[in-house]
Amino acid sequence: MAQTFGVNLRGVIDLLSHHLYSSPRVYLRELLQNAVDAVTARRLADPSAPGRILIESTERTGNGTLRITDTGIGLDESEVHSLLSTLGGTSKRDELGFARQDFLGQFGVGLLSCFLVADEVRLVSRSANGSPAVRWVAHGDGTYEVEVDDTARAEVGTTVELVPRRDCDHWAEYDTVAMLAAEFGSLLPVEVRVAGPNGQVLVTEDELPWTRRKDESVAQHHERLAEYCRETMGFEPFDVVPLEFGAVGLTGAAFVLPAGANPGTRQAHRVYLKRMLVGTSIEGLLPDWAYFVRCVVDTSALRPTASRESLYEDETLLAVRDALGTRLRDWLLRLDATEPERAGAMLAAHQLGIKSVALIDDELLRLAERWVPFETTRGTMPLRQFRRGHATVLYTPDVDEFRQLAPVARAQGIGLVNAGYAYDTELLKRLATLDGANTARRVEPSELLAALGRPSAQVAAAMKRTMSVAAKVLDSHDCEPMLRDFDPVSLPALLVADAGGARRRDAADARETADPLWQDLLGRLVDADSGAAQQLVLNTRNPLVARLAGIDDPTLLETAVLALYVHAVLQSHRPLRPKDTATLNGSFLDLLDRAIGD
Ligand SMILES: Nc1ncnc2c1ncn2[C@@H]1O[C@H](COP(=O)(O)OP(=O)(O)OP(=O)(O)O)[C@@H](O)[C@H]1O
Repeated sequence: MAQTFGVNLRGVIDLLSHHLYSSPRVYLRELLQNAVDAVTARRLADPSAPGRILIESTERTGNGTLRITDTGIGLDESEVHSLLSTLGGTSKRDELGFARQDFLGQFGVGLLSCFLVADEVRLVSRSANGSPAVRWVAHGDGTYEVEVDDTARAEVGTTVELVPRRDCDHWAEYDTVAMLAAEFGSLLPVEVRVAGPNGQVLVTEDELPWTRRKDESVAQHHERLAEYCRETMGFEPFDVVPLEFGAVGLTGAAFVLPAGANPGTRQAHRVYLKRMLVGTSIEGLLPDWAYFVRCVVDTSALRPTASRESLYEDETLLAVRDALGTRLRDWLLRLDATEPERAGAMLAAHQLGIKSVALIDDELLRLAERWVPFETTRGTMPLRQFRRGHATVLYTPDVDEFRQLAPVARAQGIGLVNAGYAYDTELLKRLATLDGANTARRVEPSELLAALGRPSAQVAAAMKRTMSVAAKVLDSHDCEPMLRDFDPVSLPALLVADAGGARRRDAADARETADPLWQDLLGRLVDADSGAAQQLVLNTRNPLVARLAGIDDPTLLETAVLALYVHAVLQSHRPLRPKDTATLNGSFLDLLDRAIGD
């Protein structure tokens, strides 16, 4: 025989309070939602039916209860059983189980949230279908009583009364109730009032705050939106973008953050669904790249999750996200066409997001090229400007490598771009795909070496002994010395490691600590390539290097070469290996010792 599941209400309430809703405060939202839906349902049959909701706090009722009264469709006795007293029972789905568009609710669990703050929930209702009025009293232990009492209520509509739990009195007091009602319900399409010790307050507004008024100019509308942003979102917007997408019944506004937005911060949008607040920190409404934009929107098409505290990730949300992204992109392009200076400032401030989307959007790639500043050997400038002086953009894909090579490149008149930050290299590659392979190319350090002058035969001869000592002491660092004559004069030595060399060095490092099996494998990798992993390029133009030739004391010469080597390692910003640190300590203390003398 088929059996029916029993439901342990206490367990379900526990589940709701600890795992579904983030706070008991949602109880008021659920009550408001039911009242609005009841009014909507009644008006579907009778458009002239009254639409009023009154919330009375404990100060007003005087008997310790919170009361909410609506002029909605009401319930008869059988509906009280099948809808109110059945978990998952709802009148807001169609025969096929789909949520009906007109209503806020859909899951048939919302009323249970009252038990987050109440021990007992009482309801008195008169249905619009002419049935006699009913009373319903439900307890937190899962029991309820129903009684038909035609004298209980004369008007069509429903009154719900909560008897707060002992520790939950404050949830039913005026200050809290008025605050929650305004937060969740200020934009609801039905008049909502809250009654407290000093009379009633209307919490609903006539119009959506972001809708353009008939008598308002575009500029005035923008100023009012900026004012809304200051008050509600708490920042001065760089710009405001009105939003309207009829297809998904969405209206609202996007506010562009001023400079300084952190790409890592979560998106936090203010979202209303059918004019009821879902939340103020809703994520996922915009594409990731638009992290510098905050929105306020009201929509009828998106679906809430069961807690109503976030949006359900479905096809519609994807479409909305796409549409909003396109809107922002078009706004950016228009800003560039009409107010280029402002567009430049905006793109420089939020470059990370723009760069990420420029990788897949050619028009935004052009914007990024024109406005996003890059660090170059000719100063900080957008790529477009740099390209005017350089047919091919030479770049380093690594910030440290740029720092190391830039002074040398600059001195040789070679233009170099630092493409070491997020998306830079991909962006340059994309430019090369669009504008031709010669547009941008990664520069190899060895390439730069080729541009450096060779010392005269005389200087080379004078440095011969120095070079052989250097070759000996640097060998254990997998480094070979080299003489070049280059600017800047102030730079004594440059450490150059090519990609292959760096790989070999890493493998050599790993071999020292690896187990025997790996040691063998890594050894083969290390030996596969000939030559040292790095080169210490000594600058014969530098006076200190020139004086190395005159050092007679062989130990001092060795220490001086090692000191130049670790100095170059430090300059390259490469992490120090244990061997480098030991060399740094040894050479520093030795030189200090000699400097202080006996
Ligand atoms: N004030 C009211 N007036 C008339 N009917 C009501 C009222 N409150 C609740 N109901 C009925 O009780 C049913 C269950 O309400 P409940 O709040 O638990 O779920 P819901 O509103 O249907 O969905 P959700 O869980 O999404 O809120 C509703 O579908 C509605 O038919």
